[in-house]
Amino acid sequence: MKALHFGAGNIGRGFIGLILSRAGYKVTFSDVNQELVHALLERGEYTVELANESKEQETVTGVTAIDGRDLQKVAEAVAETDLVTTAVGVGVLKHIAAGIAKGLEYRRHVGTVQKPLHIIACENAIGGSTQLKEHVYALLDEQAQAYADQYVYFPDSAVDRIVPIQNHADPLHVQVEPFYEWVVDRSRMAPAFKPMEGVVYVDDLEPYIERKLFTVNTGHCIAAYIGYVHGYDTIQKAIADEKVKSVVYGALQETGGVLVKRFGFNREDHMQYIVKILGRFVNPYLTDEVTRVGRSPLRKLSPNDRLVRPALLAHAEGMPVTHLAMGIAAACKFDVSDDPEVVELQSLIREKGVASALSHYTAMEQGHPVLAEAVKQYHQM
Ligand SMILES: NC(=O)c1ccc[n+]([C@@H]2O[C@H](COP(=O)([O-])OP(=O)(O)OC[C@H]3O[C@@H](n4cnc5c(N)ncnc54)[C@H](O)[C@@H]3O)[C@@H](O)[C@H]2O)c1
Ligand SMILES: O=P(O)(O)OC[C@@H](O)[C@@H](O)[C@H](O)[C@H](O)CO
Repeated sequence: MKALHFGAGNIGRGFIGLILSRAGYKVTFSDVNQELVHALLERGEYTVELANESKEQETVTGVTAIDGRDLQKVAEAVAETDLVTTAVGVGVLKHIAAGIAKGLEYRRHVGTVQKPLHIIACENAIGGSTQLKEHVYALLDEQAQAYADQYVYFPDSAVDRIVPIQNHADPLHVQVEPFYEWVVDRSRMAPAFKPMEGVVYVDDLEPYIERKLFTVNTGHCIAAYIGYVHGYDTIQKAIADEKVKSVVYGALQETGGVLVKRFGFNREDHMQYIVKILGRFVNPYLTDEVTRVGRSPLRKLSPNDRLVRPALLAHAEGMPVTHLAMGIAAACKFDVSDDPEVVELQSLIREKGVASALSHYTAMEQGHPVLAEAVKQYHQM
Protein backbone atom coordinates (compact mmCIF):
# COMPACT_ATOMS: atom_id res chain seq x y z
CA MET A 1 0.00 0.00 0.00
CA LYS A 2 1.26 3.42 -0.93
CA ALA A 3 0.54 6.74 0.78
CA LEU A 4 1.44 10.16 -0.57
CA HIS A 5 1.83 12.72 2.20
CA PHE A 6 2.16 16.44 1.41
CA GLY A 7 4.42 18.22 3.92
CA ALA A 8 7.47 16.50 5.41
CA GLY A 9 7.55 19.02 8.26
CA ASN A 10 7.09 18.50 11.97
CA ILE A 11 3.64 16.93 12.01
CA GLY A 12 4.20 15.22 8.66
CA ARG A 13 7.22 13.26 9.86
CA GLY A 14 6.45 13.21 13.58
CA PHE A 15 2.84 12.07 13.38
CA ILE A 16 1.15 11.31 10.06
CA GLY A 17 4.13 9.66 8.34
CA LEU A 18 4.77 7.60 11.46
CA ILE A 19 1.16 6.35 11.74
CA LEU A 20 0.97 5.59 8.01
CA SER A 21 4.22 3.68 8.13
CA ARG A 22 3.16 1.71 11.22
CA ALA A 23 -0.04 0.81 9.35
CA GLY A 24 2.01 -0.71 6.56
CA TYR A 25 2.00 2.11 4.01
CA LYS A 26 5.08 2.89 1.97
CA VAL A 27 5.14 6.64 2.46
CA THR A 28 6.21 9.17 -0.17
CA PHE A 29 6.58 12.72 1.16
CA SER A 30 6.03 15.63 -1.19
CA ASP A 31 7.72 18.80 0.04
CA VAL A 32 9.14 22.01 -1.37
CA ASN A 33 11.96 22.06 1.19
CA GLN A 34 14.88 20.62 -0.75
CA GLU A 35 16.95 19.81 2.32
CA LEU A 36 14.17 17.53 3.60
CA VAL A 37 13.47 16.01 0.18
CA HIS A 38 17.14 15.17 -0.44
CA ALA A 39 17.68 13.74 3.03
CA LEU A 40 14.57 11.54 2.76
CA LEU A 41 15.56 10.37 -0.72
CA GLU A 42 19.10 9.62 0.35
CA ARG A 43 18.35 7.82 3.61
CA GLY A 44 14.82 6.48 3.20
CA GLU A 45 14.24 6.63 6.94
CA TYR A 46 14.14 8.98 9.91
CA THR A 47 13.84 8.87 13.68
CA VAL A 48 10.95 9.97 15.88
CA GLU A 49 11.84 10.62 19.52
CA LEU A 50 9.31 10.88 22.35
CA ALA A 51 9.52 13.97 24.56
CA ASN A 52 9.38 12.17 27.91
CA GLU A 53 11.77 10.68 30.42
CA SER A 54 12.39 7.55 28.35
CA LYS A 55 13.24 9.52 25.16
CA GLU A 56 12.18 6.37 23.33
CA GLN A 57 13.05 6.38 19.63
CA GLU A 58 11.35 4.77 16.66
CA THR A 59 12.82 4.60 13.17
CA VAL A 60 10.37 5.11 10.33
CA THR A 61 11.73 3.14 7.40
CA GLY A 62 10.92 2.63 3.74
CA VAL A 63 10.05 6.26 3.10
CA THR A 64 10.92 8.37 0.09
CA ALA A 65 10.27 11.87 -1.19
CA ILE A 66 9.49 13.94 -4.26
CA ASP A 67 10.02 17.60 -5.01
CA GLY A 68 6.65 19.26 -4.37
CA ARG A 69 7.49 21.93 -6.98
CA ASP A 70 7.55 19.29 -9.72
CA LEU A 71 3.90 19.19 -10.83
CA GLN A 72 4.45 16.22 -13.11
CA LYS A 73 6.04 14.09 -10.38
CA VAL A 74 3.35 15.07 -7.88
CA ALA A 75 0.59 14.17 -10.36
CA GLU A 76 2.22 10.80 -11.10
CA ALA A 77 2.48 10.08 -7.38
CA VAL A 78 -1.22 10.96 -6.92
CA ALA A 79 -2.06 8.64 -9.81
CA GLU A 80 -0.24 5.71 -8.23
CA THR A 81 -1.12 6.08 -4.57
CA ASP A 82 -3.71 4.38 -2.37
CA LEU A 83 -4.08 7.28 0.07
CA VAL A 84 -3.29 11.02 0.13
CA THR A 85 -2.74 12.99 3.34
CA THR A 86 -1.53 16.54 3.96
CA ALA A 87 0.08 18.57 6.75
CA VAL A 88 1.26 21.69 4.95
CA GLY A 89 -0.75 24.44 6.67
CA VAL A 90 -4.32 25.21 5.70
CA GLY A 91 -3.21 28.24 3.66
CA VAL A 92 -0.98 26.01 1.51
CA LEU A 93 -3.79 23.64 0.47
CA LYS A 94 -4.57 25.80 -2.57
CA HIS A 95 -0.97 25.40 -3.74
CA ILE A 96 -1.03 21.60 -3.70
CA ALA A 97 -4.41 21.41 -5.46
CA ALA A 98 -2.94 21.59 -8.98
CA GLY A 99 -0.81 18.45 -8.52
CA ILE A 100 -3.75 16.58 -7.01
CA ALA A 101 -6.12 17.69 -9.79
CA LYS A 102 -3.65 16.61 -12.47
CA GLY A 103 -3.12 13.30 -10.68
CA LEU A 104 -6.87 12.68 -10.60
CA GLU A 105 -6.97 13.26 -14.37
CA TYR A 106 -4.31 10.56 -14.75
CA ARG A 107 -6.29 8.21 -12.54
CA ARG A 108 -9.40 8.84 -14.61
CA HIS A 109 -7.65 7.97 -17.85
CA VAL A 110 -5.80 4.92 -16.54
CA GLY A 111 -8.37 2.15 -16.21
CA THR A 112 -6.41 0.38 -13.47
CA VAL A 113 -7.05 3.03 -10.88
CA GLN A 114 -10.82 3.13 -11.00
CA LYS A 115 -10.85 2.59 -7.28
CA PRO A 116 -11.62 4.84 -4.31
CA LEU A 117 -9.02 7.35 -3.18
CA HIS A 118 -9.19 9.10 0.19
CA ILE A 119 -7.62 12.54 0.48
CA ILE A 120 -7.32 13.62 4.13
CA ALA A 121 -6.09 17.07 5.13
CA CYS A 122 -4.49 16.93 8.59
CA GLU A 123 -4.48 20.65 9.31
CA ASN A 124 -5.68 22.74 12.24
CA ALA A 125 -8.88 23.96 10.69
CA ILE A 126 -12.57 23.20 10.52
CA GLY A 127 -13.23 21.34 7.27
CA GLY A 128 -9.64 21.14 6.01
CA SER A 129 -10.29 18.31 3.54
CA THR A 130 -13.47 20.03 2.38
CA GLN A 131 -11.44 23.18 1.68
CA LEU A 132 -8.89 21.11 -0.25
CA LYS A 133 -11.71 19.52 -2.24
CA GLU A 134 -12.96 22.97 -3.25
CA HIS A 135 -9.48 23.97 -4.45
CA VAL A 136 -9.12 20.73 -6.41
CA TYR A 137 -12.62 20.82 -7.92
CA ALA A 138 -12.02 24.40 -9.11
CA LEU A 139 -9.34 22.91 -11.38
CA LEU A 140 -11.38 19.97 -12.72
CA ASP A 141 -13.71 20.05 -15.72
CA GLU A 142 -17.19 18.58 -15.49
CA GLN A 143 -16.17 15.05 -16.50
CA ALA A 144 -13.27 14.99 -14.09
CA GLN A 145 -15.55 16.23 -11.31
CA ALA A 146 -17.99 13.42 -12.12
CA TYR A 147 -15.10 10.95 -11.88
CA ALA A 148 -14.02 12.47 -8.56
CA ASP A 149 -17.61 12.38 -7.26
CA GLN A 150 -17.56 8.64 -7.86
CA TYR A 151 -14.08 7.66 -6.74
CA VAL A 152 -12.49 10.37 -4.59
CA TYR A 153 -13.38 11.03 -0.94
CA PHE A 154 -12.29 14.02 1.13
CA PRO A 155 -13.08 13.13 4.78
CA ASP A 156 -12.32 15.92 7.23
CA SER A 157 -10.11 15.12 10.18
CA ALA A 158 -8.81 16.43 13.50
CA VAL A 159 -5.18 15.86 14.43
CA ASP A 160 -3.57 16.44 17.79
CA ARG A 161 0.08 16.03 18.73
CA ILE A 162 2.41 18.83 19.81
CA VAL A 163 5.48 18.83 17.60
CA PRO A 164 7.65 21.92 18.13
CA ILE A 165 10.26 23.44 15.82
CA GLN A 166 13.18 21.01 15.75
CA ASN A 167 16.71 21.99 16.69
CA HIS A 168 18.44 18.67 16.08
CA ALA A 169 21.59 18.43 13.92
CA ASP A 170 19.80 15.82 11.80
CA PRO A 171 17.13 17.66 9.75
CA LEU A 172 14.93 14.53 9.67
CA HIS A 173 15.03 13.73 13.39
CA VAL A 174 11.79 14.79 15.03
CA GLN A 175 10.92 15.04 18.70
CA VAL A 176 7.21 14.72 19.52
CA GLU A 177 5.05 14.66 22.62
CA PRO A 178 3.88 11.13 23.54
CA PHE A 179 0.17 11.96 23.17
CA TYR A 180 -1.55 11.79 19.80
CA GLU A 181 -5.05 11.70 18.42
CA TRP A 182 -6.15 11.46 14.76
CA VAL A 183 -9.90 11.47 14.24
CA VAL A 184 -11.42 11.03 10.77
CA ASP A 185 -14.98 11.57 9.54
CA ARG A 186 -16.09 8.08 8.55
CA SER A 187 -19.34 9.39 7.03
CA ARG A 188 -17.33 10.88 4.15
CA MET A 189 -15.35 7.73 3.34
CA ALA A 190 -15.85 4.91 0.87
CA PRO A 191 -18.26 2.40 2.42
CA ALA A 192 -15.66 -0.41 2.21
CA PHE A 193 -12.69 1.55 3.58
CA LYS A 194 -10.10 -0.36 5.56
CA PRO A 195 -9.63 1.20 9.03
CA MET A 196 -6.07 2.10 9.96
CA GLU A 197 -4.54 1.41 13.36
CA GLY A 198 -3.91 4.68 15.19
CA VAL A 199 -6.91 6.48 13.67
CA VAL A 200 -10.28 6.95 15.34
CA TYR A 201 -13.23 6.98 12.92
CA VAL A 202 -16.39 8.88 13.86
CA ASP A 203 -19.70 9.61 12.16
CA ASP A 204 -19.78 13.24 13.24
CA LEU A 205 -16.45 15.06 13.38
CA GLU A 206 -17.78 18.45 14.51
CA PRO A 207 -17.59 17.85 18.28
CA TYR A 208 -14.06 16.44 17.93
CA ILE A 209 -12.60 19.16 15.75
CA GLU A 210 -14.25 21.97 17.75
CA ARG A 211 -13.22 20.48 21.09
CA LYS A 212 -9.64 20.12 19.88
CA LEU A 213 -9.36 23.48 18.10
CA PHE A 214 -11.17 25.47 20.80
CA THR A 215 -9.30 23.86 23.70
CA VAL A 216 -5.81 22.80 22.61
CA ASN A 217 -5.33 25.50 19.99
CA THR A 218 -7.26 28.30 21.71
CA GLY A 219 -5.32 27.69 24.92
CA HIS A 220 -2.06 27.31 23.06
CA CYS A 221 -2.28 30.53 21.07
CA ILE A 222 -3.44 32.52 24.10
CA ALA A 223 -0.42 31.17 26.02
CA ALA A 224 1.76 32.30 23.11
CA TYR A 225 0.23 35.77 22.74
CA ILE A 226 -0.13 36.60 26.45
CA GLY A 227 3.25 34.95 27.07
CA TYR A 228 4.80 37.18 24.40
CA VAL A 229 3.26 40.27 26.01
CA HIS A 230 4.92 39.22 29.28
CA GLY A 231 8.29 38.72 27.56
CA TYR A 232 8.45 34.91 27.40
CA ASP A 233 9.91 33.06 24.43
CA THR A 234 8.50 29.57 25.06
CA ILE A 235 5.11 28.16 25.99
CA GLN A 236 6.68 26.28 28.89
CA LYS A 237 8.04 29.51 30.45
CA ALA A 238 4.85 31.41 29.71
CA ILE A 239 2.55 28.87 31.34
CA ALA A 240 4.80 28.71 34.41
CA ASP A 241 3.75 32.32 35.08
CA GLU A 242 0.47 32.33 37.00
CA LYS A 243 -0.58 35.57 35.24
CA VAL A 244 -0.41 33.85 31.85
CA LYS A 245 -1.82 30.55 33.03
CA SER A 246 -4.86 32.20 34.60
CA VAL A 247 -5.78 33.89 31.30
CA VAL A 248 -5.38 30.60 29.42
CA TYR A 249 -7.43 28.79 32.04
CA GLY A 250 -10.09 31.50 31.96
CA ALA A 251 -10.33 31.30 28.17
CA LEU A 252 -10.69 27.52 28.31
CA GLN A 253 -13.53 27.92 30.80
CA GLU A 254 -15.18 30.25 28.27
CA THR A 255 -14.72 27.88 25.30
CA GLY A 256 -15.64 24.99 27.62
CA GLY A 257 -18.99 26.61 28.37
CA VAL A 258 -19.69 26.82 24.64
CA LEU A 259 -18.54 23.25 23.91
CA VAL A 260 -20.53 21.72 26.77
CA LYS A 261 -23.64 23.58 25.62
CA ARG A 262 -23.20 22.85 21.91
CA PHE A 263 -22.29 19.18 22.12
CA GLY A 264 -23.72 18.07 25.43
CA PHE A 265 -20.32 17.04 26.83
CA ASN A 266 -20.30 16.10 30.48
CA ARG A 267 -19.03 19.24 32.28
CA GLU A 268 -16.77 17.31 34.69
CA ASP A 269 -15.23 15.30 31.84
CA HIS A 270 -14.59 18.47 29.91
CA MET A 271 -12.92 20.13 32.90
CA GLN A 272 -10.64 17.08 33.12
CA TYR A 273 -9.91 17.40 29.39
CA ILE A 274 -8.84 21.03 30.01
CA VAL A 275 -6.53 19.99 32.85
CA LYS A 276 -4.99 17.29 30.64
CA ILE A 277 -4.36 19.82 27.85
CA LEU A 278 -2.72 22.29 30.24
CA GLY A 279 -0.51 19.42 31.44
CA ARG A 280 0.61 18.81 27.85
CA PHE A 281 1.57 22.50 27.45
CA VAL A 282 4.00 22.32 30.39
CA ASN A 283 5.76 19.13 29.26
CA PRO A 284 9.32 19.83 30.55
CA TYR A 285 10.85 17.68 27.81
CA LEU A 286 9.55 20.03 25.10
CA THR A 287 10.68 23.52 24.18
CA ASP A 288 7.93 25.07 22.12
CA GLU A 289 8.55 28.63 20.98
CA VAL A 290 5.81 31.25 21.20
CA THR A 291 6.74 32.29 17.65
CA ARG A 292 5.65 28.85 16.37
CA VAL A 293 2.49 28.58 18.44
CA GLY A 294 1.46 32.18 17.66
CA ARG A 295 2.41 31.94 13.96
CA SER A 296 -0.02 33.21 11.32
CA PRO A 297 -2.10 35.49 13.58
CA LEU A 298 -4.39 36.50 10.69
CA ARG A 299 -5.39 32.85 10.28
CA LYS A 300 -5.86 32.57 14.04
CA LEU A 301 -7.98 35.75 14.11
CA SER A 302 -10.14 34.67 11.18
CA PRO A 303 -13.87 34.27 11.87
CA ASN A 304 -13.93 30.46 11.89
CA ASP A 305 -10.77 29.87 13.89
CA ARG A 306 -9.80 29.29 17.53
CA LEU A 307 -10.33 32.79 18.98
CA VAL A 308 -13.19 34.52 17.21
CA ARG A 309 -15.54 31.60 16.59
CA PRO A 310 -15.74 30.45 20.22
CA ALA A 311 -15.92 34.08 21.40
CA LEU A 312 -18.87 34.78 19.09
CA LEU A 313 -20.59 31.55 20.08
CA ALA A 314 -20.11 32.36 23.77
CA HIS A 315 -21.33 35.92 23.31
CA ALA A 316 -24.42 34.71 21.44
CA GLU A 317 -25.25 32.52 24.46
CA GLY A 318 -24.77 35.41 26.87
CA MET A 319 -21.63 33.75 28.27
CA PRO A 320 -18.50 35.70 29.32
CA VAL A 321 -15.70 36.29 26.79
CA THR A 322 -13.23 38.42 28.80
CA HIS A 323 -10.31 35.99 28.53
CA LEU A 324 -10.91 35.21 24.87
CA ALA A 325 -10.98 38.97 24.25
CA MET A 326 -7.63 39.25 26.07
CA GLY A 327 -6.27 36.59 23.69
CA ILE A 328 -7.57 38.51 20.67
CA ALA A 329 -6.04 41.71 22.06
CA ALA A 330 -2.71 40.02 22.74
CA ALA A 331 -2.63 38.63 19.17
CA CYS A 332 -2.54 42.28 18.09
CA LYS A 333 0.51 42.86 20.33
CA PHE A 334 2.38 39.87 18.84
CA ASP A 335 5.12 41.67 16.92
CA VAL A 336 7.69 39.14 15.70
CA SER A 337 9.33 40.31 12.52
CA ASP A 338 9.77 37.15 10.44
CA ASP A 339 6.10 36.18 10.10
CA PRO A 340 4.44 37.84 7.08
CA GLU A 341 1.01 37.76 8.77
CA VAL A 342 2.44 39.57 11.81
CA VAL A 343 3.98 42.19 9.54
CA GLU A 344 0.66 42.70 7.73
CA LEU A 345 -1.36 42.90 10.95
CA GLN A 346 1.03 45.33 12.61
CA SER A 347 1.11 47.51 9.54
CA LEU A 348 -2.71 47.74 9.39
CA ILE A 349 -2.86 48.49 13.13
CA ARG A 350 -0.36 51.33 12.64
CA GLU A 351 -2.24 52.64 9.62
CA LYS A 352 -5.87 52.30 10.71
CA GLY A 353 -5.86 51.56 14.43
CA VAL A 354 -6.52 48.32 16.28
CA ALA A 355 -10.35 48.45 16.08
CA SER A 356 -10.36 48.85 12.32
CA ALA A 357 -7.67 46.17 11.82
CA LEU A 358 -9.51 43.71 14.04
CA SER A 359 -12.79 44.40 12.29
CA HIS A 360 -11.09 43.74 8.94
CA TYR A 361 -9.60 40.37 9.90
CA THR A 362 -12.26 39.02 12.25
CA ALA A 363 -15.25 40.22 10.19
CA MET A 364 -16.81 41.62 13.37
CA GLU A 365 -18.44 45.07 13.14
CA GLN A 366 -16.42 47.74 14.95
CA GLY A 367 -19.27 48.19 17.41
CA HIS A 368 -19.51 44.47 18.22
CA PRO A 369 -19.19 43.94 22.01
CA VAL A 370 -16.54 41.20 21.58
CA LEU A 371 -14.43 43.48 19.41
CA ALA A 372 -14.97 46.42 21.76
CA GLU A 373 -13.84 44.26 24.71
CA ALA A 374 -10.72 43.16 22.80
CA VAL A 375 -9.88 46.78 21.91
CA LYS A 376 -10.33 47.82 25.56
CA GLN A 377 -8.02 44.99 26.67
CA TYR A 378 -5.48 45.92 23.96
CA HIS A 379 -5.20 49.45 25.33
CA GLN A 380 -4.78 48.15 28.88
CA MET A 381 -1.94 45.74 27.95
N1 LIG B 1 3.26 20.97 14.81
C1 LIG B 1 2.17 20.68 15.49
O1 LIG B 1 2.20 20.60 16.73
C2 LIG B 1 0.87 20.45 14.78
C3 LIG B 1 -0.10 19.62 15.40
C4 LIG B 1 -1.32 19.40 14.77
C5 LIG B 1 -1.56 19.98 13.53
N2 LIG B 1 -0.60 20.76 12.96
C6 LIG B 1 -0.91 21.30 11.64
O2 LIG B 1 -0.14 20.59 10.67
C7 LIG B 1 0.19 21.46 9.60
C8 LIG B 1 1.70 21.48 9.44
O3 LIG B 1 2.27 21.98 10.63
P1 LIG B 1 3.79 21.72 10.99
O4 LIG B 1 3.97 22.18 12.38
O5 LIG B 1 4.18 20.35 10.61
O6 LIG B 1 4.49 22.76 10.01
P2 LIG B 1 5.90 22.62 9.28
O7 LIG B 1 6.22 23.99 8.77
O8 LIG B 1 6.86 21.92 10.14
O9 LIG B 1 5.56 21.65 8.04
C9 LIG B 1 4.93 22.07 6.89
C10 LIG B 1 5.68 21.48 5.71
O10 LIG B 1 4.94 21.74 4.52
C11 LIG B 1 5.88 22.00 3.51
N3 LIG B 1 5.26 22.66 2.38
C12 LIG B 1 4.98 23.98 2.21
N4 LIG B 1 4.45 24.19 0.99
C13 LIG B 1 4.36 22.98 0.39
C14 LIG B 1 3.89 22.54 -0.87
N5 LIG B 1 3.40 23.40 -1.76
N6 LIG B 1 3.96 21.23 -1.16
C15 LIG B 1 4.46 20.34 -0.26
N7 LIG B 1 4.93 20.71 0.94
C16 LIG B 1 4.87 22.00 1.28
C17 LIG B 1 6.95 22.83 4.21
O11 LIG B 1 8.16 22.89 3.47
C18 LIG B 1 7.07 22.09 5.52
O12 LIG B 1 8.05 21.08 5.47
C19 LIG B 1 -0.43 22.81 9.96
O13 LIG B 1 -1.71 22.91 9.39
C20 LIG B 1 -0.54 22.75 11.47
O14 LIG B 1 -1.55 23.59 11.95
C21 LIG B 1 0.60 20.99 13.54
O1 LIG C 1 -0.31 24.78 13.92
P1 LIG C 1 -1.05 26.07 14.23
O2 LIG C 1 -0.31 27.28 13.78
O3 LIG C 1 -2.47 26.02 13.78
O4 LIG C 1 -1.12 26.14 15.82
C1 LIG C 1 0.06 26.10 16.58
C2 LIG C 1 -0.06 25.06 17.67
O5 LIG C 1 -1.09 25.41 18.54
C3 LIG C 1 -0.38 23.68 17.08
O6 LIG C 1 0.53 23.33 16.08
C4 LIG C 1 -0.40 22.61 18.19
O7 LIG C 1 0.89 22.31 18.59
C5 LIG C 1 -1.10 21.38 17.68
O8 LIG C 1 -2.33 21.69 17.10
C6 LIG C 1 -1.29 20.34 18.76
O9 LIG C 1 -2.09 19.33 18.27
